[in-house]
Amino acid sequence: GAGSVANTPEAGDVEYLAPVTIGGQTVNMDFDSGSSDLWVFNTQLSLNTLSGHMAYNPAQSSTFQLLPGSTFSISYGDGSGAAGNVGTDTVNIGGATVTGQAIELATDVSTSFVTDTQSTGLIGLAFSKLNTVKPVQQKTFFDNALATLPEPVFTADLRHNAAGTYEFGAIDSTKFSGPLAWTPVNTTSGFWQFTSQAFAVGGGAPSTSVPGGQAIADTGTTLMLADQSVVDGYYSQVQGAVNNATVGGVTFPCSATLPDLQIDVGGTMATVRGDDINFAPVDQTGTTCFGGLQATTVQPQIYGDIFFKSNFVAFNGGNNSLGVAPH
Ligand SMILES: Cc1cc(CN)n(C)n1
Repeated sequence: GAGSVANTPEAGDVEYLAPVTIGGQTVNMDFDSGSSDLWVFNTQLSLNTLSGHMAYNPAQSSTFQLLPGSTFSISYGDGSGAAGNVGTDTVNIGGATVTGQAIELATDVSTSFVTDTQSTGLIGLAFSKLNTVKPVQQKTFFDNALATLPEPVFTADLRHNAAGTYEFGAIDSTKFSGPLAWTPVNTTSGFWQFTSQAFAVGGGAPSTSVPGGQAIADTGTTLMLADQSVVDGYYSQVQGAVNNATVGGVTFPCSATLPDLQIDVGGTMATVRGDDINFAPVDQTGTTCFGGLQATTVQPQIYGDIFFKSNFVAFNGGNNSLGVAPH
């Protein structure tokens, strides 16, 4: 059946956590449509590493089975990473249930995961071809659930500083306004990748020549990382915006009025509210603010939580498409 869970933004909307029940143990996890491993903090880790965290204890689960000889090792775009061994167990997310789901048990995690005590790990929702388990690659929760879901979809409803929803198997049309605009997804990269080759600022004339012109929908990335041409075009309309090497990106006066950004999603222009592009102050006085839109020099562009806060997104694993609508 379908499953629905509330998600909660961590401070500053840095990431969004939601409850996942693994072998009867409920832990909060970071749902990541930009990767394909389900890994958890667990009782193999040292007490120092586990300090402050929830942890999955396979010994307490009557349905856990080790996958002898299986290992995983994953690294993310922000330089963080985890590695360990693998078993299977029953996973229930708000009622959507999968038996025999690969549960990757970290024996090593990078510092940013240790300090992020509210997160017990990640649940990858990109395509299974990116899964890192060896010698036999494993499937994502969504892949395993597809055949049993009422509809082959999951949806992301992420909000600024407020609870939202992750839903599996149904599209709740009360969560967005107007029709969903559907775009085909190119699954070759293993990401939810689509064409994005135009943008406009504050309702101005669109530019239609974004180099590379590809983007991925990534709930596990905090910001929106776009081509330099988009970043330059947008912040040219923001008084006092500067590229601030010290903090590692574009900043502007927190008092600035930020225009909306219109961005192409497979031929339909989606709007990212200007307010959502004011990500966070960089100083104690709240004078200088860090932009939620920043540049990436690599393709594809990465549309993270900044994009999702203005747009409800449906991920259709039945026909490999994305549905987007304002919320
Ligand atoms: C832990 C983590 C996940 C992601 C996005 N896929 N990043 C950039 N970092």
